[in-house]
Amino acid sequence: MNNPFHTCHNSRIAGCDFAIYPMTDHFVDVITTALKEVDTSKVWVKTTDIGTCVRGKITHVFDVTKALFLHATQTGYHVVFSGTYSIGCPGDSDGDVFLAEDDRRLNEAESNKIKQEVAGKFSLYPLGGGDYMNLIYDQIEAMKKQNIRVSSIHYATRLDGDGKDVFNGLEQVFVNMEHSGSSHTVMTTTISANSPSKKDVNSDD
Ligand SMILES: Cc1ncc(C[n+]2csc(CCO)c2C)c(N)n1
Repeated sequence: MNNPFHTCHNSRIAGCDFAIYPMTDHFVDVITTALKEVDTSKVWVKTTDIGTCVRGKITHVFDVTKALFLHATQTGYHVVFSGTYSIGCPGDSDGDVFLAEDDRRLNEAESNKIKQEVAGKFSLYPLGGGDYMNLIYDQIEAMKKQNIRVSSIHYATRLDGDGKDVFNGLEQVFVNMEHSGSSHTVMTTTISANSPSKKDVNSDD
């Protein structure tokens, strides 16, 4: 156990492939500043021209993605986060070594300072087989216990509320799926902040 090269993993590697889209001519600055200011040292990270992939423990994957988006929202620009979270994808190991990190979240204190209304949606895809619709319904019910507004839309569930609470809800769903024994879970989400549009562009309110 004293061998520094011995790693004991009792969690599975999770990941998120995402992009942040700032609706401004200054988009490069908004993205690069967020990536610079958020502490990503407990996750494997790779940024390309189309997005960023982070991998590691669930807690750090959510800590980092939440912090990056919330950081970008504080520019005041209309920014959108679009991401795919995945856990249990068979046969891929990039970033495994990051599972040895402890659970202390490096960006939680900064994220907690940010109050930002967001509108988003999520879709859950339990890929491990079995009773997938009930797994999804259970997690929509779990989401309703968070401090956010949850409503039905086609192919997804809409989420309105404070950004921290929305990300915490998504993380809770992901953890619940792990505890339910789902062997492979995928969750997609789109989250928007500072949009000049009305909530529902087809309604009169
Ligand atoms: C989180 C996140 N990572 C990467 C990109 C892709 N991207 C678009 S502009 C830019 C900066 C200049 O290269 C990069 C890396 C993104 N949109 N969001």
